[in-house]
Amino acid sequence: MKIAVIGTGYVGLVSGTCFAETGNTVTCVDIDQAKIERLVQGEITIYEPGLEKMFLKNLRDCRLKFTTDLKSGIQGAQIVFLALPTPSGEDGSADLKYVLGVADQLGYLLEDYKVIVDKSTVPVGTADKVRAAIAKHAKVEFDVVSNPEFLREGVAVEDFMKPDRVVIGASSDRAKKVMGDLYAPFVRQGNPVIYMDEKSAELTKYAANSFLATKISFMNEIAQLCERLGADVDMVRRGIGSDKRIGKRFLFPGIGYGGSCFPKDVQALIKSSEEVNYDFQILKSVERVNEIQKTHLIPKIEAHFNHDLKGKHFALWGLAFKPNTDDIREAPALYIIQSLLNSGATISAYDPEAMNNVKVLLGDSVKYSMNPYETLKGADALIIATEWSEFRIPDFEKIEQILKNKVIFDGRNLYSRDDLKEFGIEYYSIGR
Ligand SMILES: NC(=O)c1ccc[n+]([C@@H]2O[C@H](COP(=O)([O-])OP(=O)(O)OC[C@H]3O[C@@H](n4cnc5c(N)ncnc54)[C@H](O)[C@@H]3O)[C@@H](O)[C@H]2O)c1
Ligand SMILES: O=c1ccn([C@@H]2O[C@H](COP(=O)(O)OP(=O)(O)O[C@H]3O[C@H](CO)[C@@H](O)[C@H](O)[C@H]3O)[C@@H](O)[C@H]2O)c(=O)[nH]1
Repeated sequence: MKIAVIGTGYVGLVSGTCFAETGNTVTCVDIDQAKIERLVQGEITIYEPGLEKMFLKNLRDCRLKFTTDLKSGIQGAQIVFLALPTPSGEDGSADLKYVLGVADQLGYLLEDYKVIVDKSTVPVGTADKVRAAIAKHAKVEFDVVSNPEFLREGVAVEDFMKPDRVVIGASSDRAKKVMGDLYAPFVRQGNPVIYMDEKSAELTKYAANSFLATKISFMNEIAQLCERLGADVDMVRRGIGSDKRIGKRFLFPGIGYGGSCFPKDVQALIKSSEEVNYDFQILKSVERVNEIQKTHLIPKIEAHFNHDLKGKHFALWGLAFKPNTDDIREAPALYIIQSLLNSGATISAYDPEAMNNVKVLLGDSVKYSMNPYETLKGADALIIATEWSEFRIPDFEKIEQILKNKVIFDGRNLYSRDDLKEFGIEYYSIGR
């Protein structure tokens, strides 16, 4: 099948590459000329395990193409995916200007029947708005379908190739058939395609992200309670996670959820609820708890240093919002950095993939190190903000030798207090 993907960000690039991998011819379109030039040259623009190899293979085999020209990009395509940004607007609602802007252009450009698919995360009712925007100028038949994306950064290729489910919101049988054919290779792997109406599909995406964010904030509150009552959140997590109704996953407390999705999608669902006069109380609390959690380590650090951080120097391990990605959007590490800098402290940071992105954002207000141990020189403490696997079993002897003050503040609960006691390192973590 011939398909077009508009937007070559995270979702566009991963889905375009994976659709090419399953035998389709895919043209990806983006307005960012520099990005398209890099992609055409075979330079991958995001770090995502497993993606580069698949990307290069399909580029070489001409199943994957890139252009800045929307008109030629959609030529001959049966399906046009919109993988465009839907950032938070000023009031927290999802800003649809990118999606509706492209929909408007598509109205002029369509020359034959196509299925236009919202892959972006969009509020309920957007499929109708996209349909209306295209219909204003379209001279041919078309259908609009909602097909939200559930991939996680860091495991995006696996999530895309073996999804738990594919949700398709479509009211036209013709569009359902086209989408069914596209996803047939995924169905053959035994994964369900769930058909529904467009509005339910749109809400399913927000409900999934909001539910997962709720699990995390709930566990972060249990962790707060553990610290006050002397319980161990790891034990509580294992105790409740083995109940199949609760499940083991997404119960890890930490320094709050970040990334490009949970913060904005929780906010957008609260806003959508307000628009229909519904006060989504649980979600408002989920958001409040997360705000507090992002800087939960700071009071511990302040108390340890008698509330005077001026002139203190900190080693920071981890900048990405989670491991296996270079994405720093809403990364909790950024909030920690800002708070420490505001208190007059200095920071040496290390991240295996995200340092270049942080350099662009923060310049040299932070010192960057080539490896984790280099950050420790002259540091008053080590702070851990991302659970990269290389931080999980470090050389504690080396840490003890290099750190000026033998103390670790761990926002991801990577170590056990007893292990660190052996090395004479003081240890603070979350909910333990
Ligand atoms: N990042 C994720 O893990 C993820 C997962 C599931 C769903 N989503 C949703 O998917 C959507 C896209 O997210 P993303 O992270 O891929 O976004 P992104 O910001 O990484 O990329 C969006 C791309 O769209 C391009 N673009 C903007 N306007 C354009 C236009 N008029 N024509 C062509 N290209 C244009 C930008 O240049 C950019 O390359 C969002 O709605 C997001 O919520 C994201
Ligand atoms: O037990 C957990 C699990 C996650 N997190 C944090 O939650 C955030 C989000 O993590 P994750 O969901 O793994 O990453 P994303 O790539 O943002 O993926 C989410 O957002 C995407 C965009 O909508 C969806 O497609 C995915 O299904 C959804 O998991 C990160 O800051 C994690 O550190 C925790 O604190 N504890």
